[in-house]
Amino acid sequence: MPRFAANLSMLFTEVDFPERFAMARAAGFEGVEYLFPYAYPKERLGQMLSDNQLTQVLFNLPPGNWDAGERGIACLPDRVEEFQAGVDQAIDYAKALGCRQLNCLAGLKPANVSDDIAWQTLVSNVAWAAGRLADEGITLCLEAINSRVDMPGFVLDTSGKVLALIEEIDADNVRLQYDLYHMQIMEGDLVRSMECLLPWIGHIQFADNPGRHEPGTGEINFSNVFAAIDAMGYDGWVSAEYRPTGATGDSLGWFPGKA
Ligand SMILES: O=C(O)[C@@H](O)C(=O)CO
Ligand SMILES: [Mg+2]
Repeated sequence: MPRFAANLSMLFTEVDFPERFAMARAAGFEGVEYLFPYAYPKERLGQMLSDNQLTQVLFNLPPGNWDAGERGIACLPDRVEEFQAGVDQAIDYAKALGCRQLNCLAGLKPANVSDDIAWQTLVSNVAWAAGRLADEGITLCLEAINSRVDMPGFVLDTSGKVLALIEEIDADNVRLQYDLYHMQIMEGDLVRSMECLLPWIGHIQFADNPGRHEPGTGEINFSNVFAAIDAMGYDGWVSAEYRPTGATGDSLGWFPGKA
């Protein structure tokens, strides 16, 4: 089976964030991810990881003002300085937490910015970040996020757009974050797509669709998909990023490491 990780921004939310690490470990996970670490001192997060023998699999670059609806600033021409400062902050946390992959949220395109300017800003920011991360041996992932249900206006909403960006930047440490939930909404044909995209995939996440809940609540055949991920030779992490319909513990029927 794939190497499964737990997304602590969505799983185990029945307890406060610091307590989710122990819950994940008790359930059998060896890796965790979450949206953002920045509200906590890196030393405290490092302690929670080591106390529970957990690997920090991934987190996101600072996204701008998340609570105000921003979903990344990498495509915003008037926020380049802030983007670069965010990359440096993320590197600081990643080094402290031993995290080898960061996700860059491309952002929502403002109405007063042209497609071309947003794209050129994104290319230039990602190229700059890739250079900084390469110096630290860190991979930069770019996630394709659905623009139909969750993030209308998100600049990178298909795997094709992420691939075009990766090709334009041409750096070994820039990879696609393939989230099965978003890709089911936007593209479908999940197994065949992952087989084709495999050389560029750096990280995988999943939830069922519709609803973004645990496997078995929607239309994706997860036992087939997980078997195919193994068969195609993907050896990275596969993170559970879904909202459990009930208690998290009751949603883990898909997880072979369940205690
Ligand atoms: O799929 C998602 O929503 C996340 O992976 C993310 O990082 C941004 O919300
Ligand atoms: Mg995701």
